[in-house]
Amino acid sequence: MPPHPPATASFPGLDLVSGARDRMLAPGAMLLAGRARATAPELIALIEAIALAAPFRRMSTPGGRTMSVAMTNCGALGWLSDARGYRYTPHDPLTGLPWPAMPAAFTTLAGKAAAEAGYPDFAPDACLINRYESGTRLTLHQDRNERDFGQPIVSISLGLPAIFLWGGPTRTDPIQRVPLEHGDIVAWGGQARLAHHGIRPLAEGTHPLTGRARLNLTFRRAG
Ligand SMILES: O=C(O)CCC(=O)C(=O)O
Ligand SMILES: [Fe+2]
Repeated sequence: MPPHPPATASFPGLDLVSGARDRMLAPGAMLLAGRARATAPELIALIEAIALAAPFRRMSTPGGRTMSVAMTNCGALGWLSDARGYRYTPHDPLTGLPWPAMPAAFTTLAGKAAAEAGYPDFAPDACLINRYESGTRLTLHQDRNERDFGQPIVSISLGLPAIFLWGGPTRTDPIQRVPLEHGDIVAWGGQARLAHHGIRPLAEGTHPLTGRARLNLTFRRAG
C-alpha cells in the first residue's frame, strides 16, 4: 500500500479528474465516474419539469407491497409496476397522458456513456426516474422487462451518494458494493446485461442540488 493514498480516494467528492474512479464491474459493465457532473444542474432542472407533468409516485409490486422508491418516467415508454405485474406503457396511468418526451440532453448523454462503455448505437426509448430518500432502497433484481437484451442499460446517479449492489446472472452470485456519487454513470450490457443489482438503503444527507434525495435516471431500449 502506498504511504499516501491518492487524493481522490480520501476526498471522493473532490476528484476533479473525471474518470479517476472508473472501473469495470464485470466484463460488459463499466462505472464511468463523474461523466454526468457537468450537465447535472441541467438534468435536475429537466427532471423537475418532467415531475410537474408526470408526478413521482410510489408504485405497488405485483405482490401488493408499496415500493419505497418514488418513480416517474419520460420517453415513448414508461416502466410500471402494479397488481398486474411489471411492464412498459406509452401512457402515464396517473394522468392518462403520454409520458413526457425524453429531453435531448438525456438522450445525448446516455448515448455518449453507452458508446464509452462499448455500446455505440444505443437509442433509448424509455427513461425511468427514481427518487430515493433516507432509508429508501431497491432490492436485488434483474432488468428484464425489455424486449431485446442485446441493448444495454445506462444509469445516471444525481445528488446524494448510494451504495450500488452489483451481482451476477444468478441471484446467489457474490455481490460487490460499489459507491456511486453525484454524476456517476454505470453502463452495462452484453454478458452483464442480466446481472442482478440493487441499491442499499440510502443514508441521511443533504446535497446542494437535490436536497435530501438521490435521483437516478435509468435508460433502456424497451420496445
Ligand atoms: O438507482 C439505481 O442506481 C438503480 C436503479 C435500477 O436498478 C432500476 O431502476 O432498475
Ligand atoms: Fe435495475
